[in-house]
Amino acid sequence: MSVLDEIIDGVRADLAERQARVSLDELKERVAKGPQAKDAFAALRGEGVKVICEVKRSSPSKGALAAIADPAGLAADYEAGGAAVISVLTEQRRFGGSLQDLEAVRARVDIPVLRKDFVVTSYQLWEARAYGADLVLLIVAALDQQALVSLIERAESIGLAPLVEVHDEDEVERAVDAGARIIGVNARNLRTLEVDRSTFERVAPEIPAGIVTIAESGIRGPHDLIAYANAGADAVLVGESLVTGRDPKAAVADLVAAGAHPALRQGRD
Ligand SMILES: O=P(O)(O)OC[C@@H](O)[C@@H](O)c1c[nH]c2ccccc12
Repeated sequence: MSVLDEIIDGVRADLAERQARVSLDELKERVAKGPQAKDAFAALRGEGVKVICEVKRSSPSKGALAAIADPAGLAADYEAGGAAVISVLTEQRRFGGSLQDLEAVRARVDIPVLRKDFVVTSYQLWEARAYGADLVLLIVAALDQQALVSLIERAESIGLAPLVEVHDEDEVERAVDAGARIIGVNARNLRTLEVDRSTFERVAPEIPAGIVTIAESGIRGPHDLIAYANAGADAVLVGESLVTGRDPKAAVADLVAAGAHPALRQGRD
């Protein structure tokens, strides 16, 4: 069994417990009473390379990364540094996250928030909205095509922007066929957990113009952002280097400054 399969087994077990506690109707009621989702497309488009900053305590490959006692405080630092979107890991077993982290971050920042988890059913989309997410991650490798299509449609119908994650050219084709308008290329292979930064330059050319293209994983600093931008990234998604660094706000500001450099505009649409 691959790491991805193992993670998803755990996600399904935790999901069953939550479903037994909170009905879908309760979630829907909460969504109806809550505010409208923020415009993720607007946040990710426009001048410069956008920076998506992640709240992540641990990972399957590295184990514990950072305690993050105050996820909302970290998110506020990211926002102050110029982040376009905050990504919040809500998977518990391997990443140490929760829906409470999502809720706390949502309450603190004004920019769009992404629920980063292993979504396999529409119940999780309602949860994402109920706890304040504006975007949701959908991992192509974790879903059959029918499920991918219906989760994209359902997410959009409830105001959530789907960020569809791919690892190779075939998955780009599946994402595009399924109607994805935001595609993230993850340099970390979810089966082997290895990061290969050349994945982006190989896979990104397969993504049609007009689709927001995000480079995910392995960004250590401005140098990696510039390399991804030159290979066509509209945005980058950064976790580990920010949560393990000494000054997340300054680190984000450095990335945003690199992404705003006029030379990067050449060749991007
Ligand atoms: O910590 P990094 O290497 O900066 O990577 C962030 C992000 O790309 C990574 O956390 C991630 C990308 N796709 C995922 C899917 C599930 C869990 C985690 C992820």
